[in-house]
Amino acid sequence: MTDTTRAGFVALIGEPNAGKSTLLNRMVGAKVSIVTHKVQTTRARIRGVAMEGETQIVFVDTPGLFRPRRRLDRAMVAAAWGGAADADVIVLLVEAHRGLTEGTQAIIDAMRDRIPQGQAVALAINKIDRVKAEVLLGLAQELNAAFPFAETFMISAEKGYGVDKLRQWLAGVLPEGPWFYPEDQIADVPMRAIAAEITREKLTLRLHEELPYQLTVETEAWEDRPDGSTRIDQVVYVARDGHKGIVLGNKGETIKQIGQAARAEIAAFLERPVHLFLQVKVRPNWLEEPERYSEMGLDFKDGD
Ligand SMILES: Nc1nc2c(ncn2[C@@H]2O[C@H](COP(=O)(O)OP(=O)(O)OP(=O)(O)O)[C@@H](O)[C@H]2O)c(=O)[nH]1
Repeated sequence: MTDTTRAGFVALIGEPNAGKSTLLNRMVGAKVSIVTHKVQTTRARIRGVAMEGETQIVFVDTPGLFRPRRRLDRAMVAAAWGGAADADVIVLLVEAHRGLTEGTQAIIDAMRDRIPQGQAVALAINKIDRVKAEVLLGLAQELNAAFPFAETFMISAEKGYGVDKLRQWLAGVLPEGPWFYPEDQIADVPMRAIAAEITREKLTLRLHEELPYQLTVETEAWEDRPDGSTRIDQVVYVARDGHKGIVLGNKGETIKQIGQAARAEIAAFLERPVHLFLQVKVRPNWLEEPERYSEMGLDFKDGD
């Protein structure tokens, strides 16, 4: 590698519904990295990793700040602040059509109290597709008067406007240093595969040594429904008929528990309600189809 590498943590903050998940998915690409649920950090949960040139941008979650149950009040913001203050850069998302709301003001107040000197905070005015251009200028001025943002971006996370510019800017302000993840670990893996991995993990946890190792999980169908929930259909493939009974358990009790545990984790990961449907099927030859498991991001080694 000839160029200097850079790497750092970015926290996306903002009121519920500001568009954080949409922006994250845009910046990371259509695919979210598998490290998201495998790597635990002491700072915060990793939501995704984006590469921009030689820079590795690691997006972190600040749970309380991201998903407050009700109104975003000062106390809640304060409690959640740890993760964000630890990030190298913070991006505050504000909805263009809502402007400087009480919730956003609460976040700004908390930032004034808690942000270490010198930590960069960028402002991203999102959903610009919903307002007229004249409104944006006034809003940008109002928000910049309320807090000394390092930079202001006008974006539409949904349509993709301005998102590349923001990502490039982030890459430029992150500190020089080695990457946190080796390149092969952040190979993009689709959401479907992550969901399949989660179910496979639950099978492993539940079945321990009983687990037939010739077992795989595939996500067959994925439907994001208009009501905000997601329906996911998965198939657990086993190599032999006898294994099917082990996975199903008495009266289907085992697969039911596995499904419940997997559903909860997938829902937490996607941050939306999930309906998970599991089927168990026998497919004797799947071990001889290496392209299947490489496609799923599974890494089979001796002893697995
Ligand atoms: N019109 C428009 N809608 C957007 C844009 N970005 C996001 N949205 C919509 O805004 C809603 C909320 O987006 P999310 O990405 O779920 O917001 P969030 O901040 O992650 O929400 P929480 O998880 O509740 O904190 C979704 O319906 C998005 O489709 C945008 O640029 N324009």
